Amino acid sequence: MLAVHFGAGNIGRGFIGELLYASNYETIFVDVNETLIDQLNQRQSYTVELAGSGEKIDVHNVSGLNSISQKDAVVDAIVNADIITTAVGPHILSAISEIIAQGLEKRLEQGKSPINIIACENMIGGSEQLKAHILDHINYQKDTFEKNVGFPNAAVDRIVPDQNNDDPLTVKVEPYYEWVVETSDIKGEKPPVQGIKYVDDLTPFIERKLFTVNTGHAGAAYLGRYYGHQTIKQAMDDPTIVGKVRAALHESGSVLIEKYNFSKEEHHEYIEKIIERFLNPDLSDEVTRVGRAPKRKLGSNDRLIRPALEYIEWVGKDPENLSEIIAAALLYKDDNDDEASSLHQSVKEKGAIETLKEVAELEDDSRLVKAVETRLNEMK
Ligand SMILES: NC(=O)c1ccc[n+]([C@@H]2O[C@H](COP(=O)([O-])OP(=O)(O)OC[C@H]3O[C@@H](n4cnc5c(N)ncnc54)[C@H](O)[C@@H]3O)[C@@H](O)[C@H]2O)c1
Ligand SMILES: O=P(O)(O)OC[C@@H](O)[C@@H](O)[C@H](O)[C@H](O)CO
Repeated sequence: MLAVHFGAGNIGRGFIGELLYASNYETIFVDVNETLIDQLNQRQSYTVELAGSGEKIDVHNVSGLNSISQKDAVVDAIVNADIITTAVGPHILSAISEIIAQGLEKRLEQGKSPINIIACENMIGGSEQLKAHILDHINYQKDTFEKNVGFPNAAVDRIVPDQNNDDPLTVKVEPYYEWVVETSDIKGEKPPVQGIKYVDDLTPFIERKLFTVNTGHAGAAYLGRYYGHQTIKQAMDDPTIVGKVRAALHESGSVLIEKYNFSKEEHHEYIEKIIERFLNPDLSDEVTRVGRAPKRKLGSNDRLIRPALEYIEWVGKDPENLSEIIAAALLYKDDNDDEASSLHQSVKEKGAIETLKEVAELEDDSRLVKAVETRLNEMK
């Protein structure tokens, strides 16, 4: 079986690639990073190392293609693929959509069997969004496309920090992982990937993951930066920060428990397990990786604003801790991150509150805007 995976980065090699190999797929990684592509082609294997135990898993049957300079080969790979996956980042989905559309059209013309495309990105409705971008480039009969190409949404969870190894392909990951895929939009057979948990409705799973793991992570990163820490572990070792992150997760958690009828006890255990994962002494994860792209993270449907708004709606109180994390996100600086630089520039020119309203699409009279303003006044 052949898998075409877009994005040979941390989660691509450290999670998706490992499970595809374990499930007997040959994987072609499509990327733009020439070093990674050359190394994959020369060695056709790489190593995943589990933090803590040091266990090494060798992943074989891999190769690389460049999505810009090897377009024809990427199209052919898509024609012959049994599954397509992505882990490129939400902002890159539109950039890879045209080439995927070309490959899919060629498949449809040749009458190939149905295929599923799974976007493994930290966002709600990632595969659906990729589908919308791809449809912009599809000229072939839309009904044939609909019948033969599935875009099941997914939630993926494994902490894979930026790597600092001598070997550019080796990737050190936490042992924990979860990959949940929604069955409703699958075309043909469910892809036989070991480790995927198939569910009828992804909503509770993606919201639980994004509004706990990623909300807490963002809290550790933005408060961590505000209090002068370098890594997530250092931030979470700071009693002030861990207390605020836990309290924020109880805010987002109270909505999740209510909305999805989760057991309170189990959800509180889930929160504690996640805090433990952030404190993993065997992983070094920079606050700049976890805090990357702060404008995306301040989006209306993302890990901070959405749970804060829902807390106001469901609980009827100000989300004090989520508001403080949002305030810290507005004060976040990283000159090496384009979104962070543009956010900082906007805060300098228009002020933090105007910037928040614009980035998070909030109205002047929003209760959340007022709550964040109160926290900002305390923090400056
Ligand atoms: N790292 C994690 O802990 C983790 C966990 C769960 C989900 N995710 C999600 O996975 C996605 C990728 O994150 P990551 O941490 O692996 O990032 P990353 O930067 O390590 O990997 C992204 C890869 O995409 C490649 N890329 C960029 N533009 C491309 C293009 N036009 N065509 C093909 N490849 C291109 C980059 O060169 C890079 O190798 C994100 O959506 C992230 O939220 C990450
Ligand atoms: O990938 P992002 O930028 O959406 O978020 C940064 C981290 O929170 C994220 O990559 C986590 O490590 C991951 O979601 C854990 O499963």
